[in-house]
Amino acid sequence: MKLGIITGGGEAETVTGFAIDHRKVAPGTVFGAFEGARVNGEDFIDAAVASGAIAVVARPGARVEGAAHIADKRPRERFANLAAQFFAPFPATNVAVTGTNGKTSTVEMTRQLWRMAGDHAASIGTLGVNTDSDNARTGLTTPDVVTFLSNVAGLAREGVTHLAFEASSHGLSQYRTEGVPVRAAAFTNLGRDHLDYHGDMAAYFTAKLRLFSEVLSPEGTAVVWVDDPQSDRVIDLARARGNRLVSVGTHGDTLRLVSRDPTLLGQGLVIEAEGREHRVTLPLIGAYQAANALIAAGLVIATGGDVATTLANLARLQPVRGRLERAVITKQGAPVYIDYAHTADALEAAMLALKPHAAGRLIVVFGAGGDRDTGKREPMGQVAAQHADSIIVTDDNPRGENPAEIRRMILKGARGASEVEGRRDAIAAAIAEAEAQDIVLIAGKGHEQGQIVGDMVLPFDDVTVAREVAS
Ligand SMILES: CC(=O)N[C@H]1[C@@H](OP(=O)(O)OP(=O)(O)OC[C@H]2O[C@@H](n3ccc(=O)[nH]c3=O)[C@H](O)[C@@H]2O)O[C@H](CO)[C@@H](O)[C@@H]1O[C@H](C)C(=O)N[C@@H](C)C(=O)N[C@H](CCC(=O)O)C(=O)O
Ligand SMILES: Nc1ncnc2c1ncn2[C@@H]1O[C@H](COP(=O)(O)OP(=O)(O)OP(=O)(O)O)[C@@H](O)[C@H]1O
Ligand SMILES: N[C@H](CCC[C@H](N)C(=O)O)C(=O)O
Ligand SMILES: [Mg+2]
Repeated sequence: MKLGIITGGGEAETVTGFAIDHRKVAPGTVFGAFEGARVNGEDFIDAAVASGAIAVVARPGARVEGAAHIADKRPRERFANLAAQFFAPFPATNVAVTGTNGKTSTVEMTRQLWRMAGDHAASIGTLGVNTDSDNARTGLTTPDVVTFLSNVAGLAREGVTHLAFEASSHGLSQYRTEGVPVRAAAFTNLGRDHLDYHGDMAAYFTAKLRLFSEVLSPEGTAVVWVDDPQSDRVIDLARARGNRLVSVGTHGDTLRLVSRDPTLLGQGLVIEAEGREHRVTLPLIGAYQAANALIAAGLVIATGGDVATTLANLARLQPVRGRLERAVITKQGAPVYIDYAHTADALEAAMLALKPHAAGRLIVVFGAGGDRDTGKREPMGQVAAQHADSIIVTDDNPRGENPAEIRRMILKGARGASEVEGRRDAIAAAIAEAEAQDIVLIAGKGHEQGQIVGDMVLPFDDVTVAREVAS
């Protein structure tokens, strides 16, 4: 790729790469200098040029000396589109999922359904970059734009033709995925999260809606879970733009969930599609997992999958790591589940999934992440108090905050809860308390392999800890 093509100028220099962190600039790099939440990337322009940057994508007002200034009012978007030209080609079929809860589950299920249909598929999200044979963690749900585009291109080189990725609200507002054409985009639901970053619910929702107003290809399809109170906004947007609509849910037109009957290890679903009823046994429990599975089916159908085959394949879905994952059965006979619920809505969904399976009590252990939306803590406490029979409030990832203060904010909502400092001790207390007919839910960290305390990441895995303390 020649710089002349990028700047429209005469003298063409060869571009060797793209970077948004000045420490990753090498000779020939195009540097993206963006105003961030923590620091201003424009402060590193001189350092980037000193390291060999040949062009800087930045606001028109930014000062660039010694390199071409590619000025744009939306520098992140411009940078992503240029970088996409450099990294392309990408897989032919890309779909994106947004929503407060269910993104990871949905992209993972979409990947599985494509694979069952014989396609070479991958997913990118909270669980990292996943293919049939490989997993690589990126540390973020939607990786930074350079990591994302280079990974997507790498997948294409490996022969991946179908990619499902998570579009987090941070990712959308920072243009982390721009430049990869999106054939179908899904909306799962909207609940409270990340208001530390977005400020209020309106701004948070607007960030998510950008997936439908700008990122989804004009000829692409919107896949919408219609049972969410906010889904009409997404549908209106899709209609206004002329996108095709795949509506899914108990009032869905494309995939209508007619009934859902919990069984011991899963649930029987009746789904109406193309004018006939399809019966499937989904090997996963909980209404929320049925919702995600149907949205995934919607994405596969939206990108050319056969309806009957796709729905039949739901019966072969494998569980998603850390989402209602059964870690162990205690000596007393109580199953212990790990779930990634870290919002009030998710905690409610996880408890409602388990309740029909508990002849005895539902015991819940959870905390909340530090340096994240503080306003979700009390509602998480309230929803636990509403549905659980016994609550232990403990620590999640405290990060830079005082864990006792985080617990106090949750406990304000969780009347009658007990408090146990230290996640291992809390899990041990819950397991010790559980009797034969009870169920234990350990929520908030799911698949995570570490606990972030201050600047340190201490090894911690809820599944392993539950097994250790139960033995
Ligand atoms: C709040 C947030 O989204 N932060 C991310 C974001 O920061 P930002 O653009 O605001 O960056 P900043 O740190 O203020 O720096 C501004 C710019 O200067 C650059 N810089 C900075 C320092 C330096 O020495 N040199 C330099 O060039 C940075 O690369 C950046 O481009 O860009 C950084 C570089 O890509 C990310 O590492 C960083 O993620 C932090 C670590 C993070 O914790 N993010 C979380 C909140 C996040 O993104 N979560 C979402 C949602 C999770 C979910 O619900 O699923 C996710 O998608 O993972
Ligand atoms: N469709 C849904 N409706 C309500 N709650 C859900 C739904 N899907 C998942 N959840 C809850 O949210 C948790 C996280 O699910 P998942 O990881 O799929 O979501 P996510 O949107 O990727 O989350 P993150 O924002 O961390 O990336 C689950 O463990 C479950 O408790
Ligand atoms: N992607 C989410 C994950 C939260 C997981 C929870 N364990 C926490 O640390 O808050 C976030 O970064 O807010
Ligand atoms: Mg996720």
